[in-house]
Amino acid sequence: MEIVISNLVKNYGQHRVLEIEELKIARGSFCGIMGPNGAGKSTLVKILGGLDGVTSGKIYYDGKESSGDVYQNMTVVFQKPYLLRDTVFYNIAYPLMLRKVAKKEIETRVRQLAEEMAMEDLLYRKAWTLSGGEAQKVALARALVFKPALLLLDEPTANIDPASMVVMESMIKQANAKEGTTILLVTHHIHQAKRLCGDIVFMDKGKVEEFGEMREVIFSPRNIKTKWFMEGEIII
Ligand SMILES: Nc1ncnc2c1ncn2[C@@H]1O[C@H](COP(=O)(O)OP(=O)(O)OP(=O)(O)O)[C@@H](O)[C@H]1O
Repeated sequence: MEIVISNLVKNYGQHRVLEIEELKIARGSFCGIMGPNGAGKSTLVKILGGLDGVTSGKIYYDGKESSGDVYQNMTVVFQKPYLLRDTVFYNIAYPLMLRKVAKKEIETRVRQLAEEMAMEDLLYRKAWTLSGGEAQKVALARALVFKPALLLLDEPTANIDPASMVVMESMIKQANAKEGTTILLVTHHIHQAKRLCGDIVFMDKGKVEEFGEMREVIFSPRNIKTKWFMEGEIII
């Protein structure tokens, strides 16, 4: 799904937290959103996901303004996921149930995804008994199961152990490469951005300071000067 942001402003009371004149995310891209605490990354993700409103400005998804149809085709995964008070199976199946997918097909898709994500043993656990990392895996499975056109990820692997991180990153990568899902990933980890992202939006104080191919952003004069991506000098 292509996203075009035009003259977006978001204020919380007197506080302006976002001001983005123009930003275009191409369909099928895998774009990292990086920048200091309080830069407005999560606010942007919430607005794009329809979970918060704008003060002014427009967002176009594949050329259309937001509508029920558009929101049906996207999903947001947060660092602290909100799971339904039911089993893990039910949580993962839920988006398919909403979309009236046949019961048998739901069963097949949930089991297959659980197997790919090495979480079959969690399927009949109650969601509220899961650890933080397990809950994040379930939230990602619930997002991937309906093959969204747009996947918004806000630090989705923050509490994840290294083995699960490999699985989750590979699933996310696969959604982008095989299904053509457009992905926006908020991350503080340059190593993760390097593994996954083609482009980076670098935000600061509510504005997009840089946008482009990952290497260009990391090695931009501004970021070298501020040593923002110092870690990047080692790994690239
Ligand atoms: N509901 C709210 N009411 C008032 N201010 C808010 C609200 N949500 C966020 N803010 C403010 O908006 C600014 C941007 O917050 P946001 O969470 O988008 O930043 P972020 O870049 O995601 O930060 P972090 O890296 O710490 O997660 C911050 O100054 C924050 O305090």
